[in-house]
Amino acid sequence: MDSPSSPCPPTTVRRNPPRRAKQTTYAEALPSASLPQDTSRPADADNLKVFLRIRPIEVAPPRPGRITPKAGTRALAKGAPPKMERRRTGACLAVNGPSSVTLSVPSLLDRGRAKSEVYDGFSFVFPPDSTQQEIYNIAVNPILMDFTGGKSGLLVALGPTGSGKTYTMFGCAQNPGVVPLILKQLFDGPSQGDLHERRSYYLSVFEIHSERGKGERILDLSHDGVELSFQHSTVIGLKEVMVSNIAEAENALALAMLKRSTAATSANDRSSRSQCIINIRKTEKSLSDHSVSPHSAVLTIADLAGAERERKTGNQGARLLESNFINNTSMVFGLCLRALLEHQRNPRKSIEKHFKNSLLTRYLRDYMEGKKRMTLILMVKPGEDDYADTSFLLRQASPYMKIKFTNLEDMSSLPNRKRSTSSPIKVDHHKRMKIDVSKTSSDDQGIHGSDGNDGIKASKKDASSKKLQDFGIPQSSSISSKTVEPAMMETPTKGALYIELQKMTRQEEIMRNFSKALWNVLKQYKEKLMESEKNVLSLREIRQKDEVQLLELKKELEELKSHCSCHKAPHAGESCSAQGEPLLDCCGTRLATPSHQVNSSNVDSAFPDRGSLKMIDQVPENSPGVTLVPEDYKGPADFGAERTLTKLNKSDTDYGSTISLNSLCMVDGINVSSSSVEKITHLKKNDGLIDKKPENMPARTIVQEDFNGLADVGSKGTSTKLDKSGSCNGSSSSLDSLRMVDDINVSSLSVQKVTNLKENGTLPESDRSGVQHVKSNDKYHVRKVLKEKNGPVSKSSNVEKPKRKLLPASAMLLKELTGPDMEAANGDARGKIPAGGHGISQRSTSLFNLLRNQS
Ligand SMILES: Nc1ncnc2c1ncn2[C@@H]1O[C@H](COP(=O)(O)OP(=O)(O)OP(=O)(O)O)[C@@H](O)[C@H]1O
Repeated sequence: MDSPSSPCPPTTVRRNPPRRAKQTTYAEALPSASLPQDTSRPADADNLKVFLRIRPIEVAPPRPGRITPKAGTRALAKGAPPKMERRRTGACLAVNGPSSVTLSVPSLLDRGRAKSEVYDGFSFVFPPDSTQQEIYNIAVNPILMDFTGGKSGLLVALGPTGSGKTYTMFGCAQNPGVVPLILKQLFDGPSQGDLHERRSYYLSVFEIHSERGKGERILDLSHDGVELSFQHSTVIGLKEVMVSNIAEAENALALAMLKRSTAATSANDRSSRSQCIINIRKTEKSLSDHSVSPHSAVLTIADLAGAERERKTGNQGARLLESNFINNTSMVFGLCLRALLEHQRNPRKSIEKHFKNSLLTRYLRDYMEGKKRMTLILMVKPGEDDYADTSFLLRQASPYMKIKFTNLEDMSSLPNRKRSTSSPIKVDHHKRMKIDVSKTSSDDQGIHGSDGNDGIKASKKDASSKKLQDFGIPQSSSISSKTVEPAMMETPTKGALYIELQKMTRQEEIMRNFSKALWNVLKQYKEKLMESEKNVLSLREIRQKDEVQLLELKKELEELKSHCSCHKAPHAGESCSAQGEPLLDCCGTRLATPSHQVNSSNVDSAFPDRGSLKMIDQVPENSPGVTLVPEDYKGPADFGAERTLTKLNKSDTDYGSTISLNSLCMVDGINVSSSSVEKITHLKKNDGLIDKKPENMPARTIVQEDFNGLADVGSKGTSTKLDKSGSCNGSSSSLDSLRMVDDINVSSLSVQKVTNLKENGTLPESDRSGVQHVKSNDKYHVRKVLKEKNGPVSKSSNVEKPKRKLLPASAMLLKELTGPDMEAANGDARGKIPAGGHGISQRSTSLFNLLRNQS
């Protein structure tokens, strides 16, 4: 007998058999909204609250047997659990009870073996037909009560995209969400304190998002909010809007929602692209006793962007990059919660490393560490198409409800870095000060952040914020970083410290500006110094050049001085030095050279029969006269104004003694130079000097008898030719070999030349060289004479260039003596001396006689 076959129950795979959900009726589970809040919590009251809300399935043609949300609601009212037939509804998720659901694998994926997973342990499971009010009553109201009691709390909506997070949090006009209901409760709800108490709250809304895969950014969603910065779990510069009634609060909230980043995707036509965080901070002021009750407890509501599957959403480009950011944030958030659980199981496991991976977890760090109460509302879609998302979320979140808040901070006693919950302090309203943090920065802002600039970058205020935090002064996102009322100060000591801090900051600013100014001044000084150094260097160079020039000039001067005869020859008429060095007149003109010496050979030729001669020519006083000195004489012989050095043979006697004519080498510097007039007395054989130098005759010239030309190198130059038989002017004409030639006759000026010329008019080589070396002012005339005799003189000759001529006194005297007659005579006597001694003036004659007498 076959028993009737009973239908085979579907295979259920329980992944968490020990946590099998307890079957409870929704009537038992649903708390009455009218019931007073039960402050006494059950044993697991300190565990993390995890609620699950199942969104209604997409609008679709109703299938047979599908339980509409309305029917479900009725079933709830009757106390029976809703029956969700997966096959008929196309849902993969069934509610087992107030805290349990069953997730079934869609038949399309696994027709053969229908598997199911039971997830229980939720604080409450809201079926698809749950209302917003029910959500508020069951999930939100407890945390709101904590908030009004001075404890901060966090409410987070988690779930895949399109699961109804935003809907749950904000709702719509017909079905306002959790936040509007909270605000309504805060302003319109029954007061827990004084009837005269006026309520005011600060509302701030911001979002964390990422554009095109770039870094996370924080944007203030208030009226004129801008991008914010983040530091030390604190959003810097977040503006709080004080709302005193429900209308203001709703307006501010609506404005924020309008600014929030949303975009249409294939999963949601109004998909949130950012993590939205709303902070409500309570500040109650009692008007009765002018005391301020600073409640810095903050209720934080986070509407996270839902995780997205690329294959499902089909996002591309910017949307895809946003998806990455959203998924990453959701993943980090879940990791932190699991890490917290692990940490609670094994305290050695660190939870630190997970927070830093996203701004959201960094901002919610206190909650992530279990220091503050937190409530999670998981949103899921029950459709078969959403199986993967739902399964993933349930698996991830199933352990969350085991998290315990064992180390909760007593918010009323502990100073909080971000939210101050200190005991009330009395503050005089009339003395209430606005402590403007912006004084430490650059911008100003109104007390409630409603006016002024709020674009303050954290970089400008990091230091101040850090200092404030160090002092325990709140700088959290819930407190405007621009203005803080003293009422917010936890203790008067902190207020004083804050004022002190302000002073220090101001002084620091002043010192910084001063140092900047000083730096600029020093910079300018340095530039000027550099310039001055350059000038000094250039001046030094100029000075060195000047010194070099000065040295050159000195050298030149010394050279000139050394060439100046004034120093060498005290007497203007001195003609030759002992060493044969040329003597110069005061203008540097060489007066005589050894070349002017009469060669002994010439003398020999002139005096073939001379024998020994007597020095008959005593140098008279004041006479330029003839000087006879021994041949080996080497030192200068100063014989007065116009002394002459003459070389004598060794055998010759000293000056004034009889000397041999052979060795006589008579050179009168004065004669051969330009200055003096020298006369050479006519000597006869063995008779010595036969012609005595007349008185006042400055000089004499020895010429050969056959002298037929004169190298007169006077200034005007006169060449005179003496005939063999020609007589010398004023002298005996019967001389055989020598004649006395008076310079005065043959030269127009004082310079007289002794030149040995041969009869044929050519100059012997020796003599010619002597002529060439004649240092004369009248080189021109020497050349001319030579030219007449021998043709043109080559330029390469050793004739020195003429130097400046300064006539010595003797020459001047002679000039004076000769006078214009002589000049005229010289001018005419270019060629030969006319016979009969033309041009000899009476004065010269008398002078000649005078010299002769002296001799
Ligand atoms: N409980 C509900 N009752 C009726 N409609 C709902 C419910 N939950 C969600 N919806 C609708 O579903 C759509 C998507 O909802 P919502 O935008 O809130 O999803 P979400 O989770 O915020 O998505 P995302 O993460 O992409 O922002 C909306 O049109 C919303 O009206």
